[in-house]
Amino acid sequence: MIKIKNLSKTFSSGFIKKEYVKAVDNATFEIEDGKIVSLIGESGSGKTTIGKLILKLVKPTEGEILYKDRNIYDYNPIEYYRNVQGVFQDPFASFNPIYKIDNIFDMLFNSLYNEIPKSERLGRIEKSLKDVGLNPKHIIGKYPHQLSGGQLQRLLIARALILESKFLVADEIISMLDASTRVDVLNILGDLKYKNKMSILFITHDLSLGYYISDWMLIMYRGTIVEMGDTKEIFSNPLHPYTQMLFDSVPTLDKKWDDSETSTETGEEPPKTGCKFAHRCPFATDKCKTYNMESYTVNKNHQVSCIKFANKNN
Ligand SMILES: Nc1ncnc2c1ncn2[C@@H]1O[C@H](COP(=O)(O)OP(=O)(O)OP(=O)(O)O)[C@@H](O)[C@H]1O
Repeated sequence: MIKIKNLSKTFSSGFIKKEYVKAVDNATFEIEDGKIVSLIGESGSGKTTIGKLILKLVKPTEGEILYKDRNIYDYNPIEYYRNVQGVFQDPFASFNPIYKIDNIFDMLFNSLYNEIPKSERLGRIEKSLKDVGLNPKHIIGKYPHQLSGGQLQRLLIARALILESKFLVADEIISMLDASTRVDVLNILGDLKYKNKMSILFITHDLSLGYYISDWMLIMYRGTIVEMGDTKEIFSNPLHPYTQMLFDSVPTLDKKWDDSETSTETGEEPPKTGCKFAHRCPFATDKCKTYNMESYTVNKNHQVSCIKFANKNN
């Protein structure tokens, strides 16, 4: 459904002394129909930028994104946004507070499905609200500030259902919700996959959420996808030293912090050439200084960008 090919995005800032950040660096991956793919990495690794690139909120510096085998910039905006929608971390910031929910949905129809007559709109809104576990009577006629974060997040998902979207970018959508509401919203995503055959890019920094919901995983470090594969395969056999570090750093219920615990983030800039993770990697060797982070196939369900795996199956 979505194909990302050699995608890069460099941001520049500053007037006199320009600074450049390569937020996404040569990413290549696919999201198949009806699959949930989680994109996992620490803060600043480029996850949101990938989501924004897919949603055409920022333009690629290099590479391309195909939706149904057509470059996303070849679609007109109405056609594209009927099919591809996004839900973001802060549901309060996603709604205009001066409009009631029904006005907000009406404006959505006006901009993306104007041909649907007013008489049919309410029925479509009510069905979508029920599909995300909301009672239309408790929602219609309310302002966004009269609803909880969990209700607003469900409303944003309902938006995609109203449009009958086929692809959803879900960017940290449950990080502001309490634990039980989180599971409810995750289960709604699972339902969308099964009942509506929706494909979802689920962006998170939390490995356990990625495991719970996704079929496939992308692990991102400083703009590069360092490992990807079937979720169960990655969990049973994480290969990249960064992925292994992520697994080791998940706090568990039976573990308490003690003073032997230290942060693995050194704050140092990564090396200018070679592997970006080398300065944090316990296995780094001289060869890592010249490695260009190409991806190696471990098996059909697993790829890794680490020189340790060069020539193993290639
Ligand atoms: N508009 C922008 N202008 C300049 N730099 C930007 C811009 N947007 C993002 N960046 C930089 O790009 C890098 C990746 O940012 P991004 O928001 O994609 O990371 P992230 O993995 O989603 O982080 P988080 O989990 O904290 O949201 C960061 O270094 C960020 O500072």
